Amino acid sequence: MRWPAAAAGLDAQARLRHVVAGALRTNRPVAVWREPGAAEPRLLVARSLEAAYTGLPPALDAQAPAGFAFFPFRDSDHNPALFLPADVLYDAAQPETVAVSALARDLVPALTAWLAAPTVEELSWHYGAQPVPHAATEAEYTALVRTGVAAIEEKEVVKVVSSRAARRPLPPKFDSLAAFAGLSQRYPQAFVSLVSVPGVGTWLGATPEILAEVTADGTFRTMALAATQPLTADVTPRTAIWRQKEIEEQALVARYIVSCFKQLRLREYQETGPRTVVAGELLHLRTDFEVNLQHVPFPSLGTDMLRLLHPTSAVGGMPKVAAMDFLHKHEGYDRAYYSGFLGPVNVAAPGIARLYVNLRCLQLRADEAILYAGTGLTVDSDPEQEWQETEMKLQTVGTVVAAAS
Ligand SMILES: C=C(O[C@H]1C=CC=C(C(=O)O)[C@@H]1O)C(=O)O
Repeated sequence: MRWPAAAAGLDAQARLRHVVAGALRTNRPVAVWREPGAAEPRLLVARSLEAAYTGLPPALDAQAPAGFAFFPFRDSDHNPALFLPADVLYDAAQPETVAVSALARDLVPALTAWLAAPTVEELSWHYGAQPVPHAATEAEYTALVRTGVAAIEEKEVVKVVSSRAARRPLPPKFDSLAAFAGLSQRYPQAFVSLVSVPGVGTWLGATPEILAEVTADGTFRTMALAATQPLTADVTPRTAIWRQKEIEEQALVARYIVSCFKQLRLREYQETGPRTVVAGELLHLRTDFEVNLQHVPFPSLGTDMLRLLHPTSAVGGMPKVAAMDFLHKHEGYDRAYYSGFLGPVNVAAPGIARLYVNLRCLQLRADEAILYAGTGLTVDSDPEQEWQETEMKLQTVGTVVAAAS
């Protein structure tokens, strides 16, 4: 449908804000995202929380429903795995129209009235029903790292990715959509997202990590991203030097992806790297994997890989089950949607899916933000350095709440 004449004075951003305001006001789930390299964000509204599909990871094929996946690190009643149907879609690159799905036709009269109504300043974001997670002190986090290193020494796990939450007060008059725009501008190569779901909460992030992508030309992509150092004036991707620990840490993630291909008996994949890449103010090591879906007899490769990959050893560890058990026992807080995955499926067009690992993110509460970061541990990990690394990672989204700290 076209925007009514009454909205003629509103630019693309103001229109996006107005649709978000309407969705929040009527207690509907919304997702706003900006894809790497794209100039403009898109917005999806689901007609209701009850209409969201829950449970199994989404199918990455052209016939599957269009929507936005929002999956936790670990499924639970508190943190449902959600697939928000694409009932109302708005693309700021095409600000003249709003698309409404056949299943949401009933919404058209109220939506038409809302689009013509005056804009409102206040947005009533959805807040999580769960208590604020425990924020580890430096002493607690370094103790967790020591426990992780001991578990590696005792061969309980080969690698484990420990993490923590940190609380930051929100600056006065904090505006989540302005923060989203700020992250989009600061990190043009990140997948920037703002997701708000009744009872579940509001999450903002700028992640560098693709979990599973299927493109219009029939290519499947994933990546092994791990190892971290700061990007400085002296250290750039060309000159970065990596220690043995970091090379091994990243190689384990790459090996894990290869083992997933092997489980599916797929041999025709292209592997590029590892190379040093920039993610905001950080450098990582990355290996890219690509499969030409037209050349392999695996029509459901994207779906199968997604189910095998999550959670990857870049956020859980290896072996997967032992690492997840370790985290459940020792991490001491609920990661919720941090290190889960999120992204659009069949929204830009049928057959196009882009799912990202939910890293460099924060959860918004009424007057504070909960930030999350983790670090891959190996036998050589130094607890103090791992704490410092989480501090650096917290900075990525920490910049949007920095005014109050
Ligand atoms: C777990 C996180 O990052 C992962 C991705 C890249 C590098 C990582 C690392 O160096 O430990 C982590 O595996 C996080 O940002 O919270």
